[in-house]
Amino acid sequence: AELRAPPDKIAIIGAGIGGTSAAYYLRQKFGKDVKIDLFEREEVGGRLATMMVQGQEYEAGGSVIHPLNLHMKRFVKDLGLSAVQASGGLLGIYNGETLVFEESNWFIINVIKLVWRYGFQSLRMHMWVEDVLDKFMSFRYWRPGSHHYTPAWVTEQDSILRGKTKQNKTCHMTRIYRYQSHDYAFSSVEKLLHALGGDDFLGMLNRTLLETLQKAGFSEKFLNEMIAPVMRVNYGQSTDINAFVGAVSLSCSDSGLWAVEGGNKLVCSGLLQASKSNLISGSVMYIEEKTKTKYTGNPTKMYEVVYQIGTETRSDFYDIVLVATPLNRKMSNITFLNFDPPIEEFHQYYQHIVTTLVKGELNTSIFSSRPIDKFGLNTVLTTDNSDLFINSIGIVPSVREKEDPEPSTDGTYVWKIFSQETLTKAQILKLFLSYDYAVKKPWLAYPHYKPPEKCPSIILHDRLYYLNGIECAASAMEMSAIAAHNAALLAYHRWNGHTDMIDQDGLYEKLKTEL
Ligand SMILES: Cc1cc2nc3c(=O)[nH]c(=O)nc-3n(C[C@H](O)[C@H](O)[C@H](O)COP(=O)(O)OP(=O)(O)OC[C@H]3O[C@@H](n4cnc5c(N)ncnc54)[C@H](O)[C@@H]3O)c2cc1C
Ligand SMILES: CC(C)=CCC/C(C)=C/CC/C(C)=C/CSC[C@H](N)C(=O)O
Repeated sequence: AELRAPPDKIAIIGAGIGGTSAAYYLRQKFGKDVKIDLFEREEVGGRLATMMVQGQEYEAGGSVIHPLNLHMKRFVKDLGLSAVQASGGLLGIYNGETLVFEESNWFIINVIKLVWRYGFQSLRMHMWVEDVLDKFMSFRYWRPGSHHYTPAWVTEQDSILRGKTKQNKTCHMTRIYRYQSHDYAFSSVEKLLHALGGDDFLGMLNRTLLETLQKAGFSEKFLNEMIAPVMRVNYGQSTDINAFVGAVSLSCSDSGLWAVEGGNKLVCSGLLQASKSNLISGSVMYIEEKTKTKYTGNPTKMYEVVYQIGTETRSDFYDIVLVATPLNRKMSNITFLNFDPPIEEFHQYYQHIVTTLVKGELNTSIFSSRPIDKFGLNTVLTTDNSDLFINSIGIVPSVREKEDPEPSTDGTYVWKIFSQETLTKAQILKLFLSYDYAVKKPWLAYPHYKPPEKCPSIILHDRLYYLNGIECAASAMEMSAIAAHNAALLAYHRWNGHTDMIDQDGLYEKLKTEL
């Protein structure tokens, strides 16, 4: 198809993983001559950030990446960064009185403990998550060259029996990535999800995880003791979240989670540099559509982006604008002038979560009557009714450590605590026998999930795109990267009038025969 001359200037608002990966993909699509300005009012990285504890950096926001998150994997490779293992250590679940589950070092003991307490529900839960992830991120069970499908339970049993993780399977052909690598774009989050998983996926946005798993026959005990604590640590809510984000959250219990050596935010600064974008350290206040006469002499509709650097107000004109930050008053406070973007809810409520890092000796007697040297757990999750003031507590390695932290000689470790509210000194003193240092960071972390979810539009206006609507399905680094790639493709196709590359039906079948 014939291409129109590329745009002169593109603005991206927000230099988190969404904005910086959008810059990277826009550069790939529109070429080297387009000027890309990236506005950031705080730090490059956004919700990927570190905190210092006694000279070492620790992840304070987005910390773990799933092995099937291929955009993140690709960025790390292209930018010459390294991955480190992110999961490890033994997990316990505390219900306010006792540890209802304690992981053991022995795989077989864990299987016996789980089967004893919950029957085969844990295995069935893994299968359910795998099914969702396979639809989302892979061409399910299809082995190249064989035209042969393997049912989920076979591969699952197979990997359990052989001690393999599912990413060792031979049959992964990526699905969302395949659509995107063939340049297909979607004009709404719903259409994107529908293309991946049909009506099932859309249904998952409208039902709670609780309803979904109850219907699938999971017991109250399993939901309260195993599922709710995972939702609390990951999304600061319980099983009342939508079933899609529930599945994403449960995928954190897969093996092979990883992080970027030196800090996940290095991906953002790397993408910013690789995309040769211009960082403007300012806060965007208004976006207004105006008609401007370009150097060609033609009157052209453009967006004027008005921003503030310190006390100074400046502005510039752009052909295309991408908004890569949640649009609400507390998080971005951007006003649109001369047009009404189709977003009903500008006050979408984001969950308040506090990350606290404490270097100290845990008061293990809160959780267990065992002697302190026999405690052995690295992470404790809590149930909804635990009445404890924390969602979770766990030992964390610094961003430079390649393995789990070495056993400490003095009993002190760096612990990461997630809580709904800022911890008081008295609460920290209850959790720790003694501590050397504590540092905290409050977040508006991710949407407060309340199905049925209606995702905000991606197209806010003619050439104005919004990335963070995808968070209503699930908030994660990879979700922002997927939204960024999609928005870059959408902007490119709409600029060039390639309507056949947008919202195509039947891509699964079409691309299957194209291999
Ligand atoms: C505590 C916590 C733990 C998490 N853990 C994980 C995890 O383990 N794994 C995972 O995958 N995800 C995790 N997440 C979610 C993940 O971090 C986010 O989904 C992701 O980082 C969002 O990236 P983003 O670029 O879309 O938004 P953001 O990172 O929020 O970026 C938006 C940027 O826009 C800037 N901005 C806002 N308004 C303006 C304005 N008016 N002008 C200029 N700049 C503006 C902001 O300063 C910000 O830097 C976690 C999040 C939190 C908070
Ligand atoms: C997008 C898909 C399919 C998978 C991503 C799975 C993933 C890594 C989700 C992360 C969810 C999240 C918001 C976790 C927050 S807490 C993470 C961790 N437990 C910590 O201690 O920081």
